[in-house]
Amino acid sequence: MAGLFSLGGQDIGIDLGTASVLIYVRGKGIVLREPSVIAVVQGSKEVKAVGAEAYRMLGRTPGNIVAARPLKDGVIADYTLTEKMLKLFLAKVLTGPRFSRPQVMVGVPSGVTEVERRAVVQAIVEAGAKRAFLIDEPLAAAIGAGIKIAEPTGSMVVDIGGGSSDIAVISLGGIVHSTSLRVAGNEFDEAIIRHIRNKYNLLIGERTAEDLKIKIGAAKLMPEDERLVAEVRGRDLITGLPKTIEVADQDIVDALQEPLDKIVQGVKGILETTPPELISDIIDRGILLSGGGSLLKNFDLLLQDATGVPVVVAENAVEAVAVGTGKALDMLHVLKDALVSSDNVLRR
Ligand SMILES: Nc1ncnc2c1ncn2[C@@H]1O[C@H](COP(=O)(O)OP(=O)(O)OP(=O)(O)O)[C@@H](O)[C@H]1O
Repeated sequence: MAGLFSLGGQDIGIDLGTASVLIYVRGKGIVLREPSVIAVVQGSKEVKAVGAEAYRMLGRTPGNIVAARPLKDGVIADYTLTEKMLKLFLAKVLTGPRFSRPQVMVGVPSGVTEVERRAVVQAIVEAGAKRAFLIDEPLAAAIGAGIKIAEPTGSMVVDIGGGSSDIAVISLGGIVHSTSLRVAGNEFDEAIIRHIRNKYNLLIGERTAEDLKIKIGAAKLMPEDERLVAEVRGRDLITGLPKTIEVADQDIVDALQEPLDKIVQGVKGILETTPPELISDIIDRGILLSGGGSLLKNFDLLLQDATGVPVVVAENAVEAVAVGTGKALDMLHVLKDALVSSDNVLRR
């Protein structure tokens, strides 16, 4: 905790994600981007590594050390480990003498419960913040992508992270209508593992599946797309021995059909129940995609075809939530009804 409260009380925004944590400091931009992984000694919970170093240990630790993701589906699965991880990340960005504690704005999926929200606020305050605020991820993504959220004009944001996909219609500084699906990048990886197992009798790991998704994956294939293949290594489920096979982009498209359809149905469901005036604005402005999962090739085209509404991927898709959390600290007056604050949550 030493050196935690510095930078002249500089306020910070955090995208506390299932896959990664991004920290934004006003005037400096994104200062930290690390996988949300922590490695601890079993039993004592003594921290061995955090972030990128702990990520390299996933699936490779000796018996007495566990490398774990303390967040699952965008919410806290292990409170103690989340708090330890946050403290270490905050200590990395806030160095120097201890004199003024920061205000911290954290982006959370719009579907998290009261109890989960309280747990995040508590963890941030325990980690050294003077005040903690929570903002729904799609609202933060919209601010981070440069949408003027305070106007009486409707915007639709679909934020696809690792653990959750948040779909929201925003107007006048708040969320008019939203849903949060626990189907996103991680579920895409699991669908790839299942598909390769069923089709090729080959068991592959999560990191291999993620690699395939990023290198040769797509939501659909267009005639102009170059056809891609990749070599993958895994365990042959029949012989039990290591095996290398070649997988094609079409395999990944097939594998992703089911989880992608769930997201498309989620977007359609929100559009079907959005008031007509706002629908008209959304058609004018297009649906904004953000989050690492939205970088899946041709996902924008798939969603556009399915809804008939133009779709744009935010230029800063991966950073939009983190940037938005930082900027939201300058917009407390506009956002007051949309935020959860530690002043309220911890008093109860
Ligand atoms: N080029 C890419 N193509 C497809 N998927 C990608 C690409 N780059 C990153 N991803 C996926 O994006 C996901 C992580 O996105 P992001 O960092 O926005 O999530 P997060 O904020 O940590 O998660 P959440 O908001 O659900 O808590 C991972 O599943 C990762 O595999």
